[in-house]
Amino acid sequence: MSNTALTNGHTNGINGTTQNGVHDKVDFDPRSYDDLIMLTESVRRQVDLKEVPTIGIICGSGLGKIGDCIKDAQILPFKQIPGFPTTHVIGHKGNLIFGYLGGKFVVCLQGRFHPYEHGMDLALCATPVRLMHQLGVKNLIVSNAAGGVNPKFNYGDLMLIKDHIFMPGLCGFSPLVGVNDPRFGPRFVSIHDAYDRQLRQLAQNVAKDLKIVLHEGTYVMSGGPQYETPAEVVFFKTVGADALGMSTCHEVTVARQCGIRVFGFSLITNIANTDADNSVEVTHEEVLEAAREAGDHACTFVTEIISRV
Ligand SMILES: O=P(O)(O)O[C@@H]1C[C@H](O)[C@@H](CO)O1
Ligand code: HPA
Repeated sequence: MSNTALTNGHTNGINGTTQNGVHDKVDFDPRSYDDLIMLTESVRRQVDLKEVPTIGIICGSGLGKIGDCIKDAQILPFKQIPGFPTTHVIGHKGNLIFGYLGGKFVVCLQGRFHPYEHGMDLALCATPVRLMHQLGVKNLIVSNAAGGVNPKFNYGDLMLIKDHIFMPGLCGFSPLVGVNDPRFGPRFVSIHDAYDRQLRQLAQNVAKDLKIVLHEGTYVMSGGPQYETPAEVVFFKTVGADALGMSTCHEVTVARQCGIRVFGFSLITNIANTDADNSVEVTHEEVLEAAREAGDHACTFVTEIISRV
């Protein structure tokens, strides 16, 4: 079957009506388990789930190519998913894709929600992970574009995420804040083993076989959307950062709450500057350009990892 965009009308079941396959604005509560079940049912109705997708993928900025590599793809635009906001960040297409990658049936978020986008809260940003869990995902591959802080990193390198520092989460902006329905998972979650050691080892083996440069390090998520000042870069470097970004940690936190194993990697799209007297401008365009250049590379890497999971 060729790639299919699913454009049929649907009934969303969450206080909304159907109009040309696009849901009206619905009153979705990201902390309501019942709303999540209705959202999941809507997705199930719109796709032909040939198998249980046990592997989930989240594409970072400009890394949508990974989604384009999926075979027999069924493409569900976010606007057809009741409760899903629309992503407005350039480089995030806004599709949920089902199909085959590395010989496995996968579900892929081709575009993600960032806390700095309009009307977001962290629980809403992480709702796709809860949806994936409902659909049967056991292993999640998260990717992002990030600024390199570790002096050994070069533009275009990949960094396997070994651990993270979730700045918004440390300041009380966690997806787990607020009412917690125990059906989502425990109230208090231990994030001591966020990035699965076995999956990291597997990725190292894949990188070696494919002759891909793969560093390992700590990813820091700040709230964005502004990039860091040189002093902030120095601060993050001092506390152990290897790469800086604006996403991922909220998704990983929710994944761990519901018991999903996580593998994460960053594409180094720019080198973060530490010298205010030698200022270097960072732009989203250069981030996207770096991601575009690395698209095939990232796709091969992810495909090979999936085939060995
Ligand atoms: O979705 P990711 O984390 O890959 O996006 C990065 C962080 C910002 O959203 C944007 C900045 O260029 O790219
Ligand atoms: N900082 C934060 N987020 C980013 C960067 C950066 O330098 N590059 C890509 N996303």
